[in-house]
Amino acid sequence: LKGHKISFVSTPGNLSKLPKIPPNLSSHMTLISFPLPPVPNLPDLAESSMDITHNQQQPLKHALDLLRPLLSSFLQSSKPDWIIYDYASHWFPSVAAQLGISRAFFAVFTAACLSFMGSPSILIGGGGDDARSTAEDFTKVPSWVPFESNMAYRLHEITKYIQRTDGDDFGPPDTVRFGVTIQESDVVVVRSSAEFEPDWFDLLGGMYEKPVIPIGFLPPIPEELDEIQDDEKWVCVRKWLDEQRVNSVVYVAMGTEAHLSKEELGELANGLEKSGLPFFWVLKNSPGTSESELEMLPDGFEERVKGRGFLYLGWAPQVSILSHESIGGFLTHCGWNSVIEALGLGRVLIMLPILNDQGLNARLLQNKGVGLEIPRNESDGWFTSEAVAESVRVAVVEESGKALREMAKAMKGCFGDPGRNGGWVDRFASQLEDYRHSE
Ligand SMILES: O=c1ccn([C@@H]2O[C@H](COP(=O)(O)OP(=O)(O)O[C@H]3O[C@H](CO)[C@@H](O)[C@H](O)[C@H]3O)[C@@H](O)[C@H]2O)c(=O)[nH]1
Repeated sequence: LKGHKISFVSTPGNLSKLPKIPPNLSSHMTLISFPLPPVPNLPDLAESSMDITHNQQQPLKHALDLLRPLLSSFLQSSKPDWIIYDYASHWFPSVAAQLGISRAFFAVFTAACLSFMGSPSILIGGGGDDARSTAEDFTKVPSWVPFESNMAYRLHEITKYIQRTDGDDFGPPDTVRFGVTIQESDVVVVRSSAEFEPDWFDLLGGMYEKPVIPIGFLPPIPEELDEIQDDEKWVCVRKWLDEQRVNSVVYVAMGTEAHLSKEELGELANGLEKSGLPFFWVLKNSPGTSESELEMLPDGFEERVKGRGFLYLGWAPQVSILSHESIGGFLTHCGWNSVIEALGLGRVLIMLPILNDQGLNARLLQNKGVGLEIPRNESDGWFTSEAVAESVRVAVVEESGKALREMAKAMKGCFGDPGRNGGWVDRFASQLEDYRHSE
């Protein structure tokens, strides 16, 4: 608590999912709700990327664009010193600039991923010889990376991403939203630390030609976990976890946006079965399909793994599960929140990146030696159940994975330490003072 007054602006459904504001902060923080206007191709009540399919993402951003007049009047009347925003509302910084308000883009991606994406001019559409248009272009390490690196997508990770979808005519593509947001901001704040990615932070500062501020990893707050201690679902999950051996369970979860096909779910299921290890698998209801992931699993699977595999459909208490001593490794899509939560607890990673930044995160983390990627076909992303079983066993139990486990454990200090991460937040707060526009 540094005495700042904060207005947190979002939509009603998203605000309702936030944890309770602790009493000592409640007088400093106000939640401001703006419902999204209806737009074609966006289901009613859809407010976040997890409520919709991959090809409804652009209509969601279009609905956000339509909030511009309301949010502009809100800024005008509240006149904050700083406004902090994500990339989707790329028009926000220029509105704020006209009102003399200082502007920070808060990037929930690694410095390595942002560096790979490129400078604002490349993102907006210039870039000359460096311009990228085909999927293959994204499988090469960019020419502006001056050091030895393998930071590039695999073909299957990028193909879906650059496909045009029906909603694309509603507004600019994400690359333009990113480029404009970065260009029009006074500073860029990155949820990572300069100790973890020193080279990438150096590169990014030069590329953006403006201050790039690491805010640390913002690890989960232990007091928030206490809120669920009596929750009925958690009591049942904890009972099962308590019965397992220490460091033996593979936690399997793919975040909120990544969806596997029925065939991929089947292969993953067979791989977990073949690994012989206990596992806890979080499955989702997929927007746009009538079948849940649980219903898509191979016939008889649930029966065959009964007792050894816990299949959980719905929103799981991920951080509490990862914190349990029975967890031996995390089979993850490499969403940055999941990675931070896992490494903050020293859990080794078994990586199956699907979309967005996930492939780049997997490259970075494999290079750091904190986990291993499940081998896949480069072009269509296919993986076999044998590859799943082998990767899981190496990461969690085999002697050959010992160094990975030790390296992941060592990351606790960097990702999870409250003092160290609090230091990054303190530096961020004082930099906001330094870079604030003078009246
Ligand atoms: O049943 C669930 C499912 C998710 N979570 C939490 O939800 C978050 C999921 O975040 P993440 O692991 O980053 O996955 P996505 O939601 O898929 O993340 C999107 O956003 C990330 C950046 O914020 C990107 O790195 C990803 O690629 C992008 O898909 C984590 O905090 C999880 O603990 C739960 O608690 N329970």
